[in-house]
Amino acid sequence: MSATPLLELRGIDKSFGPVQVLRDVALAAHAGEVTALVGDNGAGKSTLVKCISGIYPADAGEFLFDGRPVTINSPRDAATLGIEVVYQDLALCDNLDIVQNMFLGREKHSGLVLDEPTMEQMAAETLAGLSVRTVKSLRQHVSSLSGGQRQTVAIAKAVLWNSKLVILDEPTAALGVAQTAQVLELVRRLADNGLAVVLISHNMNDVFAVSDRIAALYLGQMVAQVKTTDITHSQVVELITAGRSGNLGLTGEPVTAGNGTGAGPADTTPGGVR
Ligand SMILES: Nc1ncnc2c1ncn2[C@@H]1O[C@H](COP(=O)(O)OP(=O)(O)OP(=O)(O)O)[C@@H](O)[C@H]1O
Repeated sequence: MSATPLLELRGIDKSFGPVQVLRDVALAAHAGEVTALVGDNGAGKSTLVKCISGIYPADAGEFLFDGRPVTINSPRDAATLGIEVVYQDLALCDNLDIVQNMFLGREKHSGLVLDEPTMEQMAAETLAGLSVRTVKSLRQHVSSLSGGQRQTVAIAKAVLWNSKLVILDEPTAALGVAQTAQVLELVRRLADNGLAVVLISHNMNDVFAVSDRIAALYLGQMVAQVKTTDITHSQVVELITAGRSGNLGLTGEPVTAGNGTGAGPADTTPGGVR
């Protein structure tokens, strides 16, 4: 893991009218790591992801990518940087096959016609690169796939575009035990292949199974970002439900760009939060 986060946010504010949803939020996502973004319903996780992906402009704050300040004003800006989001509803088209879904809106052409062989090859290489063997034919309609296979296709679609940071919104929410395990393996593989992964999850088993760091949002404030090995299930639950964890030595003060120690603004170790 490099010391400089691939993506670093500092001081992000976002309001909708009079309602402030994000307040001075810091977050760091490192290449080769899975960062779990946790928080209760309404804590601001989706809003933060929409700011990162250019859907909502942040009202204030800084974005650094590979250590350089960047502006993300649109989904195109995010895509250009290599940021892809896989949403919970997947946005796959049932009546199209796997290749068509993976290239939807970004089809390859050969002259005036679609370059099917190239798209098929790229899709196959991407799935092979992720060691995905559960899909029988790239030409089967997505409607015939299981929930886990659909999630796999959606994730493969996100990594097809030279992405560097993949954000996964509750990828196992609708899955059974075996399929959850498969998808978590895939999430781990993304990070092992060098991507930075941000995983939104309400499922503590998933979070502890796959993440390297845990970032906890509470009422729009980042109350901790800690190594997964430095925190317990119950401490994470305390952070999610109360915004603090006495046992962890966290006082409930939010993680901001100003209060990190040594390793970086949002890279807070237990006790490192003021
Ligand atoms: N477009 C919007 N206009 C006004 N308020 C919004 C809008 N989007 C989100 N909010 C409010 O912002 C707060 C944070 O919502 P957000 O969806 O980001 O939370 P979340 O952590 O993703 O929750 P969940 O886990 O339920 O998806 C909520 O109080 C929500 O009502």
